[in-house]
Amino acid sequence: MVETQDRSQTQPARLMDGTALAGRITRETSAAAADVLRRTGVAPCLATVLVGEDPASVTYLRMKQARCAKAGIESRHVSLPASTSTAELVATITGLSQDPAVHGILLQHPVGPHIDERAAFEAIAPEKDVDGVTMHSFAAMGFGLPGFASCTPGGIMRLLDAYEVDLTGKHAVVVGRSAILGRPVGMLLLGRDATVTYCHSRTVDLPSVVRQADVLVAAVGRPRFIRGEDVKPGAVVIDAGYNPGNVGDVDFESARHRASLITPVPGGVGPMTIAVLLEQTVQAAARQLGLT
Ligand SMILES: Nc1nc(=O)c2c([nH]1)NC[C@@H]1CN(c3ccc(C(=O)N[C@@H](CCC(=O)O)C(=O)O)cc3)C=[N+]21
Repeated sequence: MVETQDRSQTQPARLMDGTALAGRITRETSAAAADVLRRTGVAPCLATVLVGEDPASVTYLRMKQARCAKAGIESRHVSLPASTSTAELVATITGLSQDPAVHGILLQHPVGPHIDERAAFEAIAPEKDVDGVTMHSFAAMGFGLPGFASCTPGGIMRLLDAYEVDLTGKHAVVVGRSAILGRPVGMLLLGRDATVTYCHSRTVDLPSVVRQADVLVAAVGRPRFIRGEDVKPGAVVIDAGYNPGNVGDVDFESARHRASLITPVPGGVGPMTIAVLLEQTVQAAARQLGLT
Protein backbone atom coordinates (compact mmCIF):
# COMPACT_ATOMS: atom_id res chain seq x y z
CA MET A 1 0.00 0.00 0.00
CA VAL A 2 2.73 2.41 1.05
CA GLU A 3 4.80 1.32 -1.92
CA THR A 4 2.04 2.12 -4.44
CA GLN A 5 1.67 5.57 -2.96
CA ASP A 6 5.41 6.16 -3.22
CA ARG A 7 5.50 5.12 -6.87
CA SER A 8 2.90 7.70 -7.75
CA GLN A 9 4.67 10.42 -5.79
CA THR A 10 8.27 10.02 -6.88
CA GLN A 11 10.16 9.24 -10.05
CA PRO A 12 12.37 6.17 -9.81
CA ALA A 13 15.94 7.06 -8.93
CA ARG A 14 18.73 7.53 -11.43
CA LEU A 15 21.24 4.72 -11.20
CA MET A 16 24.84 5.47 -10.28
CA ASP A 17 26.71 3.36 -12.79
CA GLY A 18 29.83 2.08 -11.02
CA THR A 19 30.73 -0.27 -13.84
CA ALA A 20 30.96 2.57 -16.36
CA LEU A 21 32.87 4.92 -14.07
CA ALA A 22 35.24 2.14 -12.97
CA GLY A 23 35.87 1.39 -16.64
CA ARG A 24 36.84 5.01 -17.30
CA ILE A 25 39.14 5.13 -14.27
CA THR A 26 40.74 1.81 -15.19
CA ARG A 27 41.45 2.96 -18.75
CA GLU A 28 43.38 5.89 -17.28
CA THR A 29 45.12 3.52 -14.87
CA SER A 30 46.14 1.24 -17.76
CA ALA A 31 47.72 4.20 -19.54
CA ALA A 32 49.52 5.21 -16.34
CA ALA A 33 50.76 1.63 -15.80
CA ALA A 34 52.07 1.50 -19.39
CA ASP A 35 53.83 4.81 -18.77
CA VAL A 36 55.53 3.42 -15.64
CA LEU A 37 56.69 0.39 -17.61
CA ARG A 38 57.96 2.48 -20.52
CA ARG A 39 59.88 4.89 -18.33
CA THR A 40 61.37 2.40 -15.84
CA GLY A 41 61.23 -1.01 -17.50
CA VAL A 42 59.25 -2.21 -14.48
CA ALA A 43 55.54 -3.01 -14.39
CA PRO A 44 53.55 -2.05 -11.28
CA CYS A 45 53.06 -5.11 -9.05
CA LEU A 46 50.33 -5.85 -6.52
CA ALA A 47 50.81 -8.65 -3.99
CA THR A 48 47.63 -10.27 -2.70
CA VAL A 49 47.52 -12.39 0.44
CA LEU A 50 44.73 -14.80 1.31
CA VAL A 51 44.47 -16.83 4.50
CA GLY A 52 42.28 -19.91 4.14
CA GLU A 53 39.99 -20.76 1.24
CA ASP A 54 36.75 -18.91 1.80
CA PRO A 55 35.01 -19.21 -1.59
CA ALA A 56 33.77 -15.60 -1.64
CA SER A 57 37.28 -14.31 -0.85
CA VAL A 58 38.75 -16.52 -3.57
CA THR A 59 36.24 -15.07 -6.06
CA TYR A 60 36.93 -11.45 -5.09
CA LEU A 61 40.68 -12.00 -5.32
CA ARG A 62 40.39 -13.61 -8.76
CA MET A 63 38.40 -10.58 -9.91
CA LYS A 64 41.09 -8.24 -8.58
CA GLN A 65 43.86 -10.25 -10.26
CA ALA A 66 42.00 -10.39 -13.58
CA ARG A 67 41.41 -6.64 -13.47
CA CYS A 68 45.14 -6.11 -12.68
CA ALA A 69 46.17 -8.22 -15.66
CA LYS A 70 43.91 -6.22 -17.97
CA ALA A 71 45.38 -2.96 -16.73
CA GLY A 72 49.01 -4.04 -17.13
CA ILE A 73 49.60 -4.53 -13.41
CA GLU A 74 51.43 -7.66 -12.37
CA SER A 75 50.03 -9.56 -9.46
CA ARG A 76 51.74 -11.93 -7.12
CA HIS A 77 49.54 -14.12 -5.00
CA VAL A 78 50.37 -15.66 -1.63
CA SER A 79 47.94 -18.31 -0.34
CA LEU A 80 48.32 -19.33 3.29
CA PRO A 81 46.55 -22.14 5.14
CA ALA A 82 43.68 -21.30 7.47
CA SER A 83 45.86 -22.47 10.38
CA THR A 84 48.43 -19.67 9.80
CA SER A 85 49.36 -17.85 13.00
CA THR A 86 49.49 -14.08 13.43
CA ALA A 87 53.31 -14.25 13.62
CA GLU A 88 53.54 -16.21 10.36
CA LEU A 89 51.18 -13.84 8.58
CA VAL A 90 53.03 -10.79 9.87
CA ALA A 91 56.32 -12.34 8.70
CA THR A 92 54.90 -12.96 5.22
CA ILE A 93 53.58 -9.43 4.90
CA THR A 94 56.80 -7.93 6.29
CA GLY A 95 58.68 -9.83 3.57
CA LEU A 96 56.44 -8.30 0.89
CA SER A 97 56.88 -4.86 2.47
CA GLN A 98 60.66 -5.24 2.11
CA ASP A 99 60.57 -6.67 -1.43
CA PRO A 100 61.37 -3.88 -3.91
CA ALA A 101 59.60 -5.75 -6.74
CA VAL A 102 56.26 -5.41 -4.90
CA HIS A 103 54.61 -1.96 -4.98
CA GLY A 104 51.27 -2.65 -3.34
CA ILE A 105 49.97 -5.18 -0.81
CA LEU A 106 46.41 -6.35 -0.22
CA LEU A 107 45.57 -8.68 2.65
CA GLN A 108 42.10 -10.03 1.94
CA HIS A 109 39.72 -9.38 4.83
CA PRO A 110 38.46 -11.21 6.84
CA VAL A 111 41.21 -13.45 8.18
CA GLY A 112 40.33 -16.18 10.67
CA PRO A 113 39.26 -15.22 14.20
CA HIS A 114 42.49 -16.62 15.72
CA ILE A 115 44.52 -14.03 13.79
CA ASP A 116 45.11 -10.46 14.93
CA GLU A 117 44.05 -8.79 11.70
CA ARG A 118 45.10 -5.34 12.87
CA ALA A 119 48.66 -6.57 13.52
CA ALA A 120 48.72 -8.14 10.06
CA PHE A 121 47.50 -4.93 8.38
CA GLU A 122 50.12 -2.91 10.26
CA ALA A 123 52.89 -5.06 8.72
CA ILE A 124 52.06 -3.42 5.38
CA ALA A 125 54.58 -0.65 4.68
CA PRO A 126 52.70 2.68 4.47
CA GLU A 127 53.97 3.40 0.95
CA LYS A 128 52.60 0.01 -0.19
CA ASP A 129 49.22 0.33 1.57
CA VAL A 130 47.25 0.65 -1.66
CA ASP A 131 44.22 -0.90 0.07
CA GLY A 132 44.25 1.91 2.66
CA VAL A 133 43.92 -0.33 5.71
CA THR A 134 46.78 0.78 7.98
CA MET A 135 46.59 3.21 10.89
CA HIS A 136 48.89 5.47 8.89
CA SER A 137 46.46 5.64 5.96
CA PHE A 138 43.43 6.00 8.21
CA ALA A 139 45.01 8.90 10.11
CA ALA A 140 46.09 10.69 6.93
CA MET A 141 42.58 10.27 5.54
CA GLY A 142 41.03 11.49 8.79
CA PHE A 143 43.15 14.63 8.74
CA GLY A 144 42.54 15.23 5.03
CA LEU A 145 46.22 14.67 4.18
CA PRO A 146 47.53 12.93 1.07
CA GLY A 147 47.58 9.14 1.26
CA PHE A 148 45.83 6.04 0.09
CA ALA A 149 42.11 5.82 0.80
CA SER A 150 40.49 2.62 1.90
CA CYS A 151 39.33 1.34 -1.50
CA THR A 152 35.59 1.03 -1.02
CA PRO A 153 35.24 4.42 0.74
CA GLY A 154 37.48 5.98 -1.90
CA GLY A 155 35.34 4.46 -4.64
CA ILE A 156 32.16 5.76 -3.01
CA MET A 157 33.54 9.32 -2.95
CA ARG A 158 34.48 9.06 -6.63
CA LEU A 159 30.93 7.96 -7.45
CA LEU A 160 29.42 10.84 -5.45
CA ASP A 161 31.70 13.29 -7.26
CA ALA A 162 30.98 11.85 -10.70
CA TYR A 163 27.26 12.35 -10.08
CA GLU A 164 27.93 15.84 -8.70
CA VAL A 165 26.37 15.16 -5.31
CA ASP A 166 26.91 18.24 -3.15
CA LEU A 167 27.83 17.08 0.34
CA THR A 168 28.28 20.39 2.12
CA GLY A 169 25.91 20.62 5.08
CA LYS A 170 24.08 17.45 4.06
CA HIS A 171 23.16 14.85 6.64
CA ALA A 172 25.12 11.73 5.75
CA VAL A 173 24.12 8.60 7.65
CA VAL A 174 26.55 5.68 7.62
CA VAL A 175 25.08 2.36 8.70
CA GLY A 176 28.05 0.23 9.80
CA ARG A 177 31.35 1.01 11.52
CA SER A 178 33.87 -1.50 10.21
CA ALA A 179 37.53 -0.52 10.07
CA ILE A 180 37.87 -0.56 6.29
CA LEU A 181 34.40 0.58 5.24
CA GLY A 182 31.97 2.26 7.64
CA ARG A 183 34.43 4.24 9.74
CA PRO A 184 36.59 5.58 6.93
CA VAL A 185 33.68 6.51 4.65
CA GLY A 186 32.21 8.58 7.49
CA MET A 187 35.56 10.37 7.87
CA LEU A 188 35.73 11.11 4.15
CA LEU A 189 32.18 12.49 4.19
CA LEU A 190 33.07 14.64 7.21
CA GLY A 191 36.10 15.90 5.28
CA ARG A 192 33.68 17.13 2.64
CA ASP A 193 31.63 19.08 5.20
CA ALA A 194 28.74 16.66 5.54
CA THR A 195 27.10 16.26 8.95
CA VAL A 196 27.82 12.62 9.67
CA THR A 197 25.92 10.16 11.84
CA TYR A 198 27.20 6.63 12.37
CA CYS A 199 24.65 3.89 13.08
CA HIS A 200 25.42 0.36 14.20
CA SER A 201 23.99 -2.66 15.98
CA ARG A 202 23.49 -0.72 19.22
CA THR A 203 21.77 2.25 17.64
CA VAL A 204 18.39 2.92 19.20
CA ASP A 205 15.57 3.24 16.64
CA LEU A 206 17.74 2.90 13.55
CA PRO A 207 14.89 3.63 11.09
CA SER A 208 14.30 7.04 12.67
CA VAL A 209 17.95 7.95 12.01
CA VAL A 210 18.01 6.46 8.51
CA ARG A 211 14.92 8.51 7.61
CA GLN A 212 16.93 11.71 8.22
CA ALA A 213 19.63 10.85 5.70
CA ASP A 214 20.20 13.07 2.69
CA VAL A 215 23.03 10.71 1.82
CA LEU A 216 22.75 7.16 3.07
CA VAL A 217 25.66 4.71 3.04
CA ALA A 218 24.67 1.14 3.87
CA ALA A 219 27.65 -0.93 4.98
CA VAL A 220 26.39 -3.53 7.42
CA GLY A 221 26.53 -6.79 5.52
CA ARG A 222 22.90 -7.75 6.03
CA PRO A 223 20.94 -8.52 2.87
CA ARG A 224 18.20 -5.95 2.06
CA PHE A 225 18.47 -4.55 5.60
CA ILE A 226 17.50 -0.99 4.60
CA ARG A 227 13.86 -0.74 3.53
CA GLY A 228 12.59 1.75 0.99
CA GLU A 229 10.04 3.09 3.44
CA ASP A 230 12.93 4.36 5.60
CA VAL A 231 14.64 6.19 2.74
CA LYS A 232 14.00 9.93 2.80
CA PRO A 233 12.40 10.99 -0.49
CA GLY A 234 15.10 12.39 -2.75
CA ALA A 235 17.99 10.85 -0.79
CA VAL A 236 21.19 9.61 -2.41
CA VAL A 237 21.55 5.93 -1.52
CA ILE A 238 24.91 4.17 -1.63
CA ASP A 239 24.74 0.42 -1.16
CA ALA A 240 28.16 -0.78 -0.05
CA GLY A 241 26.89 -4.16 1.11
CA TYR A 242 28.33 -7.31 -0.35
CA ASN A 243 26.35 -10.36 0.66
CA PRO A 244 26.25 -13.86 -0.79
CA GLY A 245 24.45 -13.96 -4.12
CA ASN A 246 25.35 -10.36 -5.01
CA VAL A 247 22.62 -8.93 -2.80
CA GLY A 248 23.16 -5.50 -1.30
CA ASP A 249 22.27 -4.09 2.12
CA VAL A 250 19.47 -2.00 0.59
CA ASP A 251 16.15 -3.33 -0.60
CA PHE A 252 16.70 -1.91 -4.06
CA GLU A 253 13.20 -2.37 -5.47
CA SER A 254 11.52 -0.35 -2.74
CA ALA A 255 14.37 2.15 -2.22
CA ARG A 256 14.63 3.20 -5.84
CA HIS A 257 11.16 4.73 -5.72
CA ARG A 258 12.22 7.07 -2.91
CA ALA A 259 15.85 7.87 -3.74
CA SER A 260 16.99 10.43 -6.30
CA LEU A 261 20.22 8.52 -7.00
CA ILE A 262 21.02 4.94 -6.03
CA THR A 263 23.82 2.44 -6.63
CA PRO A 264 22.78 -0.96 -7.96
CA VAL A 265 24.27 -4.23 -6.70
CA PRO A 266 26.03 -5.53 -8.69
CA GLY A 267 27.42 -2.72 -10.81
CA GLY A 268 27.68 0.05 -8.23
CA VAL A 269 30.23 0.26 -5.44
CA GLY A 270 31.92 -3.12 -6.13
CA PRO A 271 33.61 -2.25 -9.42
CA MET A 272 34.67 1.13 -7.97
CA THR A 273 36.50 -0.63 -5.11
CA ILE A 274 38.65 -2.50 -7.60
CA ALA A 275 39.19 0.57 -9.79
CA VAL A 276 40.56 2.52 -6.81
CA LEU A 277 42.78 -0.41 -5.80
CA LEU A 278 44.37 -0.52 -9.26
CA GLU A 279 44.72 3.24 -9.47
CA GLN A 280 46.45 3.41 -6.09
CA THR A 281 48.74 0.51 -7.02
CA VAL A 282 50.04 2.38 -10.06
CA GLN A 283 50.46 5.55 -7.98
CA ALA A 284 52.45 3.57 -5.41
CA ALA A 285 54.66 2.06 -8.11
CA ALA A 286 55.32 5.45 -9.72
CA ARG A 287 56.32 6.85 -6.34
CA GLN A 288 58.56 3.91 -5.39
CA LEU A 289 60.24 3.93 -8.80
CA GLY A 290 61.09 7.60 -8.43
CA LEU A 291 58.70 8.99 -11.05
CA THR A 292 56.64 11.19 -8.74
N1 LIG B 1 41.49 -5.99 2.32
C1 LIG B 1 40.33 -6.01 1.67
N2 LIG B 1 40.03 -5.01 0.83
C2 LIG B 1 38.85 -5.03 0.15
O1 LIG B 1 38.57 -4.10 -0.63
C3 LIG B 1 37.95 -6.12 0.35
C4 LIG B 1 38.31 -7.11 1.24
N3 LIG B 1 39.50 -7.03 1.90
N4 LIG B 1 37.50 -8.15 1.49
C5 LIG B 1 36.26 -8.32 0.81
C6 LIG B 1 35.68 -7.01 0.35
C7 LIG B 1 34.68 -7.15 -0.74
N5 LIG B 1 35.20 -6.46 -1.87
C8 LIG B 1 34.58 -6.41 -3.10
C9 LIG B 1 35.19 -5.90 -4.21
C10 LIG B 1 34.56 -5.89 -5.44
C11 LIG B 1 33.29 -6.38 -5.58
C12 LIG B 1 32.65 -6.37 -6.92
O2 LIG B 1 33.22 -5.89 -7.88
N6 LIG B 1 31.44 -6.90 -7.07
C13 LIG B 1 30.72 -6.91 -8.32
C14 LIG B 1 30.02 -8.20 -8.56
C15 LIG B 1 30.87 -9.40 -8.35
C16 LIG B 1 30.42 -10.59 -9.12
O3 LIG B 1 29.98 -10.45 -10.25
O4 LIG B 1 30.52 -11.69 -8.53
C17 LIG B 1 29.69 -5.79 -8.35
O5 LIG B 1 29.28 -5.34 -7.27
O6 LIG B 1 29.29 -5.41 -9.44
C18 LIG B 1 32.63 -6.86 -4.47
C19 LIG B 1 33.27 -6.87 -3.25
C20 LIG B 1 36.42 -5.95 -1.56
N7 LIG B 1 36.75 -6.22 -0.30
